[in-house]
Amino acid sequence: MKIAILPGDGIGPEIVAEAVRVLQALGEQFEMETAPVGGAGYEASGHPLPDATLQLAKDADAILFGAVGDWKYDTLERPLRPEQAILGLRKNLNLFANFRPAILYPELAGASTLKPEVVSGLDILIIRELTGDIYFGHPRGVRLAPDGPFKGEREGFDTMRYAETEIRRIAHVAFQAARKRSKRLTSVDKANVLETFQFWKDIVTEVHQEYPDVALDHMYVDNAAMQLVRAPKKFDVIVTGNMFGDILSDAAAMLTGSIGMLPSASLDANNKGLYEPSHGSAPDIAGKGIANPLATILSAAMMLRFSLNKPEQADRIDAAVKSVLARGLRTADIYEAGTTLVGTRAMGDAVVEALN
Ligand SMILES: NC(=O)c1ccc[n+]([C@@H]2O[C@H](COP(=O)([O-])OP(=O)(O)OC[C@H]3O[C@@H](n4cnc5c(N)ncnc54)[C@H](O)[C@@H]3O)[C@@H](O)[C@H]2O)c1
Ligand SMILES: CC(C)[C@H](C(=O)O)[C@@H](O)C(=O)O
Ligand SMILES: [Mg+2]
Repeated sequence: MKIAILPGDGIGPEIVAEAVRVLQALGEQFEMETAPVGGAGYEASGHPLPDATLQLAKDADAILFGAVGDWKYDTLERPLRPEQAILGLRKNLNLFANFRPAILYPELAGASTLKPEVVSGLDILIIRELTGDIYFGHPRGVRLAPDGPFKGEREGFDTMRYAETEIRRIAHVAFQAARKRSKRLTSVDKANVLETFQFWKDIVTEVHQEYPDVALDHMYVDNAAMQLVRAPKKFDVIVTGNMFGDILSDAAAMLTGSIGMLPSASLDANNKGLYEPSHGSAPDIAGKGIANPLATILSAAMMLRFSLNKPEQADRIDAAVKSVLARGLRTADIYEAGTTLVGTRAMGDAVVEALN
């Protein structure tokens, strides 16, 4: 089985190194090949997603991705910016279904900025559509306004759009995921204002007819953001579009104690996937050896479960993460008085040691 390893920028190489060590410690014969991506891809070959990196990702059974981006690339023209690498991988590989599970490990109840009673026992799943919406819509750009009160002035614009097929397929993924859990699905939209999301709501409602055993409700995204911090445990599975899912999943990350705890899987229709932490390259802490590698390690566990058909190995990693947290080991982002502060490498070592 071949795994493409794409560490990327900032803390990417530090956290991916720990996930790779955990995978290597499982005793399986994985073939792993590493390639540059993001700013590292740009430095190596002038493009954030070099052809060879894309080819490796296509040929592999699964992809483990770190993070891309650095402020120093923010002045490059958009097609050359590091973020285009992850967007390009998602689009090229048709990874339309993004799973972001927000689970609070009991040991981290005090690490969340929310009261323990609000978050304890939290186990929700955000399913984010990943290859459509305003992220990929055309036309887009900066132009002279053709009409309206600001006619002739420069204006920036993007296009929000969803095709029926795109909504239907993510709705099916979400209903099927809800069916395996508590059979409750919340579709998050902005149907009160946006045509795209009235259409989204209508199609999700139609698809619901095929899943009468799942209870569906609809919620506006502003309310959903509020409910996520007011009473997050009322949710079970959330399905939403690309941009709302980006924002809501970062908010949900803090329910788990830290964005360094939120893994993700981005899947195509055949469960081929790219696995990455939900956070970014964290340039503010890069190179210091203090980043939390657990979201990446937990993403590797999702890879074993969803793409490599090794659920028992995924369980071993999940159990090892639980046990290091139970031992009181914490990186800086989840540190509390009375626990033991460790760096990225020591956290990775502890997970490797705890595998059994
Ligand atoms: N999928 C991706 O590759 C991805 C995702 C998000 C952002 N980005 C990029 O990352 C760069 C930085 O973006 P940002 O600062 O808005 O978001 P970020 O997620 O990189 O960082 C936000 C905050 O969370 C902290 N943080 C993130 N991950 C952490 C970890 N594992 N352990 C401890 N602390 C952690 C950072 O130190 C920072 O204070 C930008 O270039 C952005 O475009 C990339
Ligand atoms: C880096 C960026 C393109 C990306 C996104 O917006 O999807 C990130 O924020 C994420 O959540 O994976
Ligand atoms: Mg994001």
